[in-house]
Amino acid sequence: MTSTETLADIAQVAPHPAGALSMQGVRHAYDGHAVVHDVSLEMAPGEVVCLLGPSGCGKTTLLRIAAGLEPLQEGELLLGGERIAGPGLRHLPPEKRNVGLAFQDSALFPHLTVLDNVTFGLEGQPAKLRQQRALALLDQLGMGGYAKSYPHMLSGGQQQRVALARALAPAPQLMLLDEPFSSLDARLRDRIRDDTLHVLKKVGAATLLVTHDPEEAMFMADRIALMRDGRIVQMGTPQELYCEPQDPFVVTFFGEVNEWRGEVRNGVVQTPVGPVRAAGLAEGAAARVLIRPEALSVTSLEAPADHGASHVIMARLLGRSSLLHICAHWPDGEHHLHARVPGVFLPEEGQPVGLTLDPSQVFVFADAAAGA
Ligand SMILES: Nc1ncnc2c1ncn2[C@@H]1O[C@H](COP(=O)(O)OP(=O)(O)OP(=O)(O)O)[C@@H](O)[C@H]1O
Repeated sequence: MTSTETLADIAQVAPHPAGALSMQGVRHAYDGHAVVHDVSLEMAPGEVVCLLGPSGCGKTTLLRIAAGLEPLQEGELLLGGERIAGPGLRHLPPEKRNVGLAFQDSALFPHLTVLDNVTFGLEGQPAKLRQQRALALLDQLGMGGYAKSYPHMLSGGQQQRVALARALAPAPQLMLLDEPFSSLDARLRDRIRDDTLHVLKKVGAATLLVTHDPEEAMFMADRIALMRDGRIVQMGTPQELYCEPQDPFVVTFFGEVNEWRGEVRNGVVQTPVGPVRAAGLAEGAAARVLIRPEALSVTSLEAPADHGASHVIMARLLGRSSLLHICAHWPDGEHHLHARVPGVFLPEEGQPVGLTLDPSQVFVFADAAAGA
C-alpha cells in the first residue's frame, strides 16, 4: 500500500443503492420442528445488525439461511436488491453469493501463510492488488507483521483476526459473523471487537452478527434484532431497545432488574421505592414493574427517616460501580433490592438509606401472568 492509498481505497465495498440484505417471511423447521417463525428484516448498506437472543432462539439458523448453508424453506431473500432465494429459485450455494463468512471456529488453511490465507479468495485479480488488499486488511487488524507466519504460529485471537481479514478480502456485499469473538478471553475480545468494528465501518461492509451477549450487541450494532423462540421480539437501535423496551423480556435480557407485581390505582403502581406511573394501563389492571438497579439513587441517612426506612444489607465494589443490596420495607414485608451506583460507594451494613428513582429506567407492563 503506498502512503496515499488507504484501507478504504483498497478494500472498500462498492456502495450498493439497494438494501444489503432483505429477509421476508422466513420460516424454518428441522425434522418438522419449527425453529424460525415468519422472520423479516431489512439491512441498509454498510449497516451492522446484531441478531441477539438466548441459546436456541434461532439466530444461527437465520445466519446460515442468509449464507446459503441452509436451504431456504419458506420466504424470500434479497441480496443487494437481487432476489437470490425464494419460490421458484434454485438453491444458490454460499460460494455463489457475495457474502463473507467468519464463524467462531473458522479454520484457516494450515499449509498456507497468513498472507496466502487472506489472498485465497481473490483469484482472478492481479497479484499485486491481491497482496495490497490483504496487507491493508491485516495491517488494520494489527496482523501486518505476521504475513509470512503460518496459522499454527498464531494465538487463537490472532487466528480470529486473520479469519476476519480473509472473509473481508473479497469485499463482500454482506459479512456474516457467528459469535466470532466467543472463543477469546475477555480483554482480548474487547480489543478485537473494537478493531473489527472499525474495519467493518472503514470498508463499509454490511454485517449481520450473531451474539448472545447484549453488551457485545450494543457495542457492535447500528441496530439489534432481539430474538426469542424463533421470532424477532424487537428490532431497533441499541438505545431504542434499552430505553424503550416493548416487553419485559427485552428489559430483562439487558440485565437483572428489581421486580414487583401490583395493581394500577389512580394511574400508579405502588412499590417499596414509591409509586410509579402506569401509563397506558387501565385502572385496576394487574401490572409488572421492572426497575433497573441503576435507576435507584441511594443517599445515606443520619438516622432512619421513619420506622420503615430502607437499610444496606451488603455493599460490593464491582469496578466502575458499586452494587448495594438493600432491604426496603413494605406493608407486606421486607424486599431485597439491588442498586448500582457509580464509583466507590460502600456504606456499612445496617446503614439507613434514602432511595429515589430515575423514572427513565423504570418500566411498567401489563402483567401477562396475572389471571393466567
Ligand atoms: N441441524 C439441526 N438439526 C436439528 N435441530 C437443529 C439443528 N440446528 C439447530 N437446531 C435446533 O434449532 C433451534 C435453533 O438453533 P440455532 O442454532 O439457530 O439457535 P441459536 O440461537 O443460534 O443458539 P446458540 O446461541 O446456542 O447457538 C435449537 O432448538 C436447535 O437445537
